Amino acid sequence: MARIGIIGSKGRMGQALAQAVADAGHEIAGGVDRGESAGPLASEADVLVDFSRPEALDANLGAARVAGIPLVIGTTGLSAEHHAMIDDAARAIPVLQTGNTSLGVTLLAHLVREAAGRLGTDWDIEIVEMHHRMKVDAPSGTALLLGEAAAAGRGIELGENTESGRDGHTGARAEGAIGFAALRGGTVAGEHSVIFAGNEERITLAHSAENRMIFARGAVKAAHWLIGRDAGRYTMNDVLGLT
Ligand SMILES: NC(=O)C1=CN([C@@H]2O[C@H](COP(=O)(O)OP(=O)(O)OC[C@H]3O[C@@H](n4cnc5c(N)ncnc54)[C@H](OP(=O)(O)O)[C@@H]3O)[C@@H](O)[C@H]2O)C=CC1
Ligand SMILES: O=C(O)C1=N[C@H](C(=O)O)C[C@H](O)C1
Repeated sequence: MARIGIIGSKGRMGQALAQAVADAGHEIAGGVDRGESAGPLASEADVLVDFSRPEALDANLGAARVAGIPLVIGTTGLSAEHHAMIDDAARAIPVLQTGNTSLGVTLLAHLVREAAGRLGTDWDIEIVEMHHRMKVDAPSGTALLLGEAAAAGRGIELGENTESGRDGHTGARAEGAIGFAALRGGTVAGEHSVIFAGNEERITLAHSAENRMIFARGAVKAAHWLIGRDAGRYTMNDVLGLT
């Protein structure tokens, strides 16, 4: 039994997470939201799970470091500076950051990497995602995770090979680019397709989240797994034994 502290506890994921914590027989150490410090919560918890906003990340990492407990970061929309903060904190505590805590997406990323590695650059890669109308960041963290997997398969840097938000007279697609398109509407929990578009044929690898409990259950699994680990930066691959 683990005491799990929830950052972003009143949000959509915070509420799903509370359900998953109870379902798994763990204890909710408490929750914090906008305007509240995670410091006192960290001293009551064995592990913190963050589904909130990127601007809270620095303080959340600090709270986990002071208490000497692990942190699971599910919040998306992170910048390069946020990733540098995570790398720094991971020298002192165990930190797991992922754009998607589900088993299905973690496995999908492996399939994408494999396909991208085997198909030449005459197979264009496009990543299409759709989410509910309230989502504030684009492309989704999952789309970026899948883009990183495709880039790794091809042995290229995603940042140098991205085409995103096309509008107007964009010119032809750059060879080897990885494209992103984001749709928003309704109550969609999360739809991701990775399309490999070749000459006169296409392969589509896709994942559909039917509700948020798949993310919540994965986050609880990750939180429990992280307790007692050495300091370092971990992924869902480590939790699920997929490395
Ligand atoms: N990795 C994964 O598998 C998944 C990741 N996510 C990501 O999780 C995040 C949250 O998603 P969702 O639950 O839908 O969003 P919500 O907006 O429903 O919830 C976010 C919660 O965080 C709170 N919050 C805002 N700022 C802070 C702060 N500085 N400190 C603490 N809490 C704060 C919000 O409070 P207030 O409303 O007052 O602002 C709200 O209660 C997003 O980045 C989303 O992309 C979502 C699903 C799965
Ligand atoms: O905001 C969401 O809802 C989701 N966010 C994550 C993302 O950005 O990929 C994971 C999931 O798709 C739902």
